[in-house]
Amino acid sequence: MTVASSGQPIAVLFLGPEGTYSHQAALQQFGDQSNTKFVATDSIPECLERLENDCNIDYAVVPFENSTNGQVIFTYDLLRDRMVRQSEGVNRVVPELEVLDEQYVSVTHCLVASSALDLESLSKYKRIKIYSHPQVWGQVDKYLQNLQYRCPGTVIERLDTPSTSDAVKRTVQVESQSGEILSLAIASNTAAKVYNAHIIDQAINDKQGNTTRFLVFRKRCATAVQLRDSRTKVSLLTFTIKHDDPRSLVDVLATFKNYPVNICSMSSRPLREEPKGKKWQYIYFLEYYCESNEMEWDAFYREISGSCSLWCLWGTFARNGLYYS
Ligand SMILES: O=C(O)C(=O)C[C@]1(C(=O)O)C=C[C@@H](O)C=C1
Repeated sequence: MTVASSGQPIAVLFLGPEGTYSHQAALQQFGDQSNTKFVATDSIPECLERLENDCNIDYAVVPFENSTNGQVIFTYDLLRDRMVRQSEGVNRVVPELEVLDEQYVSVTHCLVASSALDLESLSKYKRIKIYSHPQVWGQVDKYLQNLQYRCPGTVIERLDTPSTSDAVKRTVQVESQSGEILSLAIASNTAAKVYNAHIIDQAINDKQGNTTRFLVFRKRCATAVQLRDSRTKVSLLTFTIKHDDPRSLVDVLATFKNYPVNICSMSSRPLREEPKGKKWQYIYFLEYYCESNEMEWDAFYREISGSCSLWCLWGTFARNGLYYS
């Protein structure tokens, strides 16, 4: 049994309700451990806020990126906001939360209805409301275009919900379906089962092998993270540059060239330090790994400190074997 430092069983937050892909990620990460309490939240921000503020919570599992649709911007922006908020007067921000692991969940979306329906009958409706999490639209765009093509006289609307499972919940609870308007959801078959809903089409994602990557957070503490067995240890670093120095971004990246470190991903989000900040300034997200035993980490981070305006190391964690599948 895994117990928290308080001696209590561990409590793990995920974007609920039950049946979301985040729930699957949390089960994949902690499910084989008895006495783990899985706690559903209403939103991704709530996962990190409660982890920071509720001493009864030990971990939070949040989506980070999808192989078809890219960044889960909600999570990226939560990291950005935390780095900026905790930065007062320092160059290196040590965040209150840290990443200790990653998980990969195979995401196979289904078209779900509250009752058994024939796909061919959809064209008879005047309006079809499709509910899902905003991150899903970019994973099923071609499918929905094709559906519209097959239902030329139907207005097909996309409606955002806090999660895919919540979309199914709304669809089954929605005002009684009139003859002209139909409500559907896009979610996993697990979510459909949870709400006794009907799958009317499956594997509707545009790309087979569609996968979402999740990060596992805990409160930063003195105890070292226990890394799963893996040769590759990945670090996640966020930074801002000295915006008025035209060489600044290159200077940061040059540090990586001087050490045996491989950058495996780089992306950015608007810095959005309104109202005092300028437009068109960015926070960068870098992931990198080092397989050398000769790495001089102190010197490396000293150089990073010198070239970045602000930076934050969110954690170093073992590459999950599912990354390669
Ligand atoms: O809505 C869910 O089921 C979630 O767990 C969220 C989420 C995401 O934000 O990326 C997770 C995986 C899928 O890519 C779609 C939605």
